[in-house]
Amino acid sequence: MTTLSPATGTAPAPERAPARPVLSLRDVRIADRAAGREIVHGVSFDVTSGKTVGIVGESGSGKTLTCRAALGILPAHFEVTHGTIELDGTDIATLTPRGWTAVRGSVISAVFQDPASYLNPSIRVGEQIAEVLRVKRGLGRRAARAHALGLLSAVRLRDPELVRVQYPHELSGGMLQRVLIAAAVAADPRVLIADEATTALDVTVQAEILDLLDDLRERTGLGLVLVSHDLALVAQRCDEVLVMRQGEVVEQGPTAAVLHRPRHAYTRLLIDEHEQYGLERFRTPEENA
Ligand SMILES: Nc1ncnc2c1ncn2[C@@H]1O[C@H](COP(=O)(O)OP(=O)(O)OP(=O)(O)O)[C@@H](O)[C@H]1O
Repeated sequence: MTTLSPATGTAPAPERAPARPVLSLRDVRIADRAAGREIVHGVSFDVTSGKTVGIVGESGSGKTLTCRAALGILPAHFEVTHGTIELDGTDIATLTPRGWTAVRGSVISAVFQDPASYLNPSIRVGEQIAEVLRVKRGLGRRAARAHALGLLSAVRLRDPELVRVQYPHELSGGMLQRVLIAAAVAADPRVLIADEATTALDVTVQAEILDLLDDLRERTGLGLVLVSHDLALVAQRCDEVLVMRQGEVVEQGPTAAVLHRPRHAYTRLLIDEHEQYGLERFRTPEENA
């Protein structure tokens, strides 16, 4: 029987088909050709608009290589040897260098740890963002400058007029990461990878930056991939989580399910470690019940 929507008295819209993922990995394997060995042994996940997927795991588990594969920036002797990666429906294996130039920044973008190393130390930060806008969105000089200022204020830098004429060395780590986020979202990407982007920041600044990413996600429908070794961070922010260890995804699913019914000993170990300093703080009340 068709139920009526109480607000309008009309039949409700048919249930929507699931949104097409903005990023989709299927059984992706990555090998180090120089060493002649496989490093990542089959990763699959989907990121849809407005959702956050977390990848958690110990150092060297393959989190960054997985992200770099999606961005088409694997280190020289690494290659995807199996599986598919799709960006907004396009198989990245079909992308030419020119195709990648069009896609990077405007479909997929990323921020990493150590933001200073991604900025030119001798160019004012506002100019660097304006440059992204000129190249990626074809804006003229004046429009790019104005838009850069808007982006600096959108990432909640307190005095964007001042920040835009400053050089990277004049900004704190948290401010630099905000500048990097402004540059990363300048061309309106569909998906943003934040790979340990807040690891080097103190806890308060870390939370502010993650709130900022959440806010962007909610306002713009950005899909997010949060890479972290910090399970508490992932528990708090992500809809779905992948737990990686030595190149394997040992556990994957909705965050609450993974936290409450961990099936793998390694996930249980991560949870136990965090419980020592209060993972329950990050669980919603019903999850704690
Ligand atoms: N450029 C590189 N050259 C040689 N080996 C590399 C390179 N990048 C990664 N590796 C190796 O590949 C494996 C996976 O590395 P990856 O950086 O993906 O791990 P990760 O889970 O992101 O770790 P971390 O949390 O420390 O960043 C590791 O054994 C690492 O040593």
